[in-house]
Amino acid sequence: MRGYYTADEVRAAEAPLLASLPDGALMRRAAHGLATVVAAELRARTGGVAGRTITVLVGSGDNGGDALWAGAMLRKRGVAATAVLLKPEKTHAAGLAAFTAAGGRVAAPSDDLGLPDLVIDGIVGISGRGPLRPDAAALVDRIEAPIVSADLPSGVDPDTGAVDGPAVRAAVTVAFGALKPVHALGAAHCGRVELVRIGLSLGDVGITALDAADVGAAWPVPGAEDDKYSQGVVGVVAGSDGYPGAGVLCTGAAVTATSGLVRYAGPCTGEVLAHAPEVIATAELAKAGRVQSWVVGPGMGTDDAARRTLRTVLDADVPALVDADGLTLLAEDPDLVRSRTAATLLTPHAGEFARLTGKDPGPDRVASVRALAADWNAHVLLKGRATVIAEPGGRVFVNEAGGSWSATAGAGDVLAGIIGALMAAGLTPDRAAAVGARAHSLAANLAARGGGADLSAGRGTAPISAGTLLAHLRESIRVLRAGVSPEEMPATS
Ligand SMILES: NC(=O)C1=CN([C@@H]2O[C@H](COP(=O)(O)OP(=O)(O)OC[C@H]3O[C@@H](n4cnc5c(N)ncnc54)[C@H](O)[C@@H]3O)[C@@H](O)[C@H]2O)[C@@H](O)CC1
Ligand SMILES: [K+]
Repeated sequence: MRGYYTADEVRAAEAPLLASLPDGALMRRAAHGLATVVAAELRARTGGVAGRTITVLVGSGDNGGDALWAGAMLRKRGVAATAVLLKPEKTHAAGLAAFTAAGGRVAAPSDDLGLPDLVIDGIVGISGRGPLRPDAAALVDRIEAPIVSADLPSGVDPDTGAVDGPAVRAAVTVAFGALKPVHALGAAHCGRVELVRIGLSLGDVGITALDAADVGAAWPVPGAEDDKYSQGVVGVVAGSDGYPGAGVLCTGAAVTATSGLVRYAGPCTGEVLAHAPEVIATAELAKAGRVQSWVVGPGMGTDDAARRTLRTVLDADVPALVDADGLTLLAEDPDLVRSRTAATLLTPHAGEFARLTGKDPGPDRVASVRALAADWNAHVLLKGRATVIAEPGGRVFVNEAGGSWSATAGAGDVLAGIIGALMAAGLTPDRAAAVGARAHSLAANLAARGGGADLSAGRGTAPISAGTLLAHLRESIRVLRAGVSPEEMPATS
């Protein structure tokens, strides 16, 4: 499990170390980690370190200090380094002294910067707020070389990952001491993220991500004493005459995600059974039989019959996942959820979130999801490249997909089926959502690569459909159960 610590939490963890260590020691630890990553990156990209050139972008805070110290360390390895000072009068004095003493050159933003092999972004770190200011934005705009960001890509909000104007797009980000929310929520600007430990003792954390090993260990598989009922039965209410595919994809995902039994209630029994003959299907909800969780909503429509069906499903005292059309109906009647005693999981995308709450998730997606979960007393999964999941008490999981391949029609129906099956198996809705989201995003990445558990292989990628995502779900579960680290998975888009 990985924690993501806010700027305030990091500052609190740094305080005792700053008090007990010699002046500048913590910064030099961070800088050493940064220099090590930059050297490895230079070697990987150019075949060596000595004789290569870097430009260091230096802002007015300690982030600039980190970058200057790293520049000084790289000078000692024979790297030609130029520091561009955005605020010369406020530059970190000790860092600048070390940099120039090591033979680093100092330049102004208006100077010709040539064509360095790499650029270090030390413009702002955890105290940065808002987009890059115009002088920094103009400088970054001129850069063509790959950028390694110190701590986080400047211009991206550390705590929310929000980008509200010019910001650095890094190839690599070297996080100091702890991952911050930006590293998951602003992943597209971070590139590959490397964590350098500097000895912080970190406390409880509000935002976590599950690693492959956590997901693999949580995945329900049949035990020695199990039968098809004891593993949890999931019921799916999805699809309509106009949208039979939602029923097919949702039940198909539930069938694939766990062993045991899937029931289907709705008008698409023929289509569902043609794709998954192991499903017990009925056109009448009243005849569906007992389940341990319900999935309701994908492609079901929003007419009066759908409204009655939703009400009947939510009347049942078992955990329920509400998605898609079900959410549109709920927007008019939140009490259907608030009055439940069993747990409810809502799985909106941004547009559905706005329907439920009257406003977009906005830049602080974690706060918005927490607020909806608390207000409706429900678990909430907000879809996106970084999927954010909250339970009513405020605990948050985030799943950074490592790409955007699952932005395809029907992928949400598959996600709902996976998570519903995990809920039937007894996982709490937020944990089922986090576990399911990880398997879903990995299946999408595998599908884009055409399969193959060797995720590091330099294979090409191709667009996928929800059907191919579903076809790779079993392989994804296998990879996760083998404990393969998702960090080994290269970004796929
Ligand atoms: N405190 C410590 O001992 C350590 C701090 N470390 C580094 O220090 C960083 C935090 O340093 P600071 O708190 O000094 O602040 P930062 O370096 O994050 O930046 C703050 C400065 O940037 C300016 N600024 C804010 N937003 C801006 C924007 N959008 N565009 C341009 N300038 C902007 C502010 O006016 C302020 O002067 C961490 O991210 C990390 O890189 C590391 O060296 C580890 C140890
Ligand atoms: K930075």
